[in-house]
Amino acid sequence: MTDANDDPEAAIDPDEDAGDSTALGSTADPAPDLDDVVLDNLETSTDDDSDEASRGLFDDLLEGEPIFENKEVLRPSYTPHKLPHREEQINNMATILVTALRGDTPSNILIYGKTGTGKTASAKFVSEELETTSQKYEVPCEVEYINCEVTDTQYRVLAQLANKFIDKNVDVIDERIDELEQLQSSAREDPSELADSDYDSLGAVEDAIDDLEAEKDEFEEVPMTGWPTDRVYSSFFDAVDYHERVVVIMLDEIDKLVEKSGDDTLYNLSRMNSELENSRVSIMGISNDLKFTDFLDPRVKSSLGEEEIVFPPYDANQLRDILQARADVAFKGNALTDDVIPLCAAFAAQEHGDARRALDLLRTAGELAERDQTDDVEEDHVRQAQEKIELDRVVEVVRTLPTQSKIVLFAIILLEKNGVHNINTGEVFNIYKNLCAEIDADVLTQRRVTDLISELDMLGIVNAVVVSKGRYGRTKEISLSVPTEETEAVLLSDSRLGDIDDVQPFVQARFDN
Ligand SMILES: Nc1ncnc2c1ncn2[C@@H]1O[C@H](COP(=O)(O)OP(=O)(O)OP(=O)(O)O)[C@@H](O)[C@H]1O
Repeated sequence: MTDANDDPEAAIDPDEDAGDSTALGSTADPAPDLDDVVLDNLETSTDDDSDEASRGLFDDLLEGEPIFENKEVLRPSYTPHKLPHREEQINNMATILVTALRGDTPSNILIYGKTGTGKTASAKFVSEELETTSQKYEVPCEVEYINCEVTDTQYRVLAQLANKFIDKNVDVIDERIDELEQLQSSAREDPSELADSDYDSLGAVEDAIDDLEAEKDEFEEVPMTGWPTDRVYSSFFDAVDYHERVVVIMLDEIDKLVEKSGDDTLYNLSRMNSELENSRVSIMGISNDLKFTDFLDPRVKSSLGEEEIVFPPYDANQLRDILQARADVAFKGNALTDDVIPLCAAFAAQEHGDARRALDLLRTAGELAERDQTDDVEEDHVRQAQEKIELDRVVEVVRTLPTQSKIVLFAIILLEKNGVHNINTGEVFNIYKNLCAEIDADVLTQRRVTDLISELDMLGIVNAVVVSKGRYGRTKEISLSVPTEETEAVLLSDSRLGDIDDVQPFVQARFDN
C-alpha cells in the first residue's frame, strides 16, 4: 500500500516547498526579470525566513520518521493471508468443504471459540480459497457471509441472502446476453458463425436475448421490511435454485441470531436441500457461545452440528508468533524494542488468549510512541496502551449503563471523593435517594439498589465484598475499581446527571438517617 505517510520526504519535500515559496515570494517584487527570478531562487533557497513562513501545522509531524510502515495491517478489518497456529482448524474446514468442489453438498459446520481466537479470519480465509479454486476448476461454488450481530432476524437474513443471489443471477444473465449480442453481431457479418452455436438463425438469437431480458425483469429485490416471511423465503429459494451451484452460507455470531429470533431460520435453511433441484446449500455457523445449541430444536441441532471445529484460546507464545508476523509488515525495521511483542502477548494471554486484544495493544502502543515522537516503541508504551484500552472499555461500559445504575455509581463516587472508605450499602442508598430527588428520578428500594451494586461489581466497575460484622450481621463493603475522575466525567456527560449543580449537600446526607 502506498500512502503519504509511507514516505513523507517523497510526498512533501520541505526544501522543494521552500523553493516554491521563494518563487511565490518573488511576486512581491514588481515586474521581476525572469532571469533574476531564477537566480534569486537559487541564491535564496537557503533563506530561513521563507522556509519558516511555509512551515505549517503538519510539517513537524511529517518530519518525524514514522514508526509505522503500514498500520492497516494491525486493524481488525485486515484479513491476514497467513494465520499461524490455526493450520489444524483451517485444514479441517478445507477437508470438509472440498466436497463442494466435487459438486456435492459439504456437511454443515459449527465453529466454536472465544472472542479473538481467529474464527472469522480463518473461515474467511478458507472461503476465499474455496471460491478461487472453484473459479480455477470452473465448478460453481459460492460463499455468502452474514454477520448475525447486525442481521439478526429471519426476515433480514433471508432478504439479504435473496438479494445477494438475485444480484449474482442478474450478473449471470448479463454475461449471457453479452455473449449472445456478440454472436449476433458477428453472425450479421458472417452467417456461418451460427454453425457452431445452438441457434440456427439470427431471429433465434434475438428471441433468446428477449427471453433472458424478460427473465431478468422478473427478479424482484426483496425490501428490507414489509413482505410476509414465506414470500421472502420463496424469493431466496428461487434465487439460489436459479442454476446449478453449491452455496456455503457463513453465519457469523450465529448465537446472536438464535438469541434474538429463535431457530426458525436455521430450521428452514437446514431442510432446504431436500427441496432444491439445481443447487445445494451448506451452513457454516460461527459462535463465541458454546452453549447456544442447547436452545435449538434437536433436529436443527443435529443437522447444524454435523461437524464441529473448536478454536482454543491462544497462549502467550502463540500470540507472540501472530504479533511478530503482523509487526514485520506493520512497523519500520527496528521500530520495536525487544520487550514490546512479548509484553503485548503476555497481557493478551492474561485476558483469555485474545489475538484481537493483542493486536489492539500493539497498534495503540505504536500510536502512543508516534505521538511522543520517539524513534521506537518501548515497553512503557505497551503499559500505557494497556491502561488506555482498559479505560476506553470502562468509559464505554459506564456510558451505556442504565440511568439508575449511573445514579448508584455516582453516589459511590461522591462518597469516595469525600474520603469515605469501606462504603456500605446504606450509605450509598442515602446519597442515591437524594440524587434521585434532585434529578426527579424514581427511587428504587434499597434491595434493588443492592442488586444494581452487584451488577456493577460483575461489570468490574466496583468491588463489593461481603464482610461479617460479628453479631451485627453481614454487610457489603464497596469500593471503586475504576479511575474516579474519568468515570465521574463520563457520568456527568449524561444529560440528566449533568444537571446536578452542587454535589456537596448529598454527601452530608450520609450522616442523616
Ligand atoms: N492465527 C492468527 N494469525 C493472525 N491473526 C490472527 C490470528 N487469529 C486471529 N487473528 C487476528 O485477530 C483478530 C480477531 O480475529 P477474529 O475476528 O477471527 O476472531 P474471532 O474468533 O472471530 O472473534 P469474535 O468471536 O470476537 O468475532 C483479527 O484481526 C484477526 O486477523
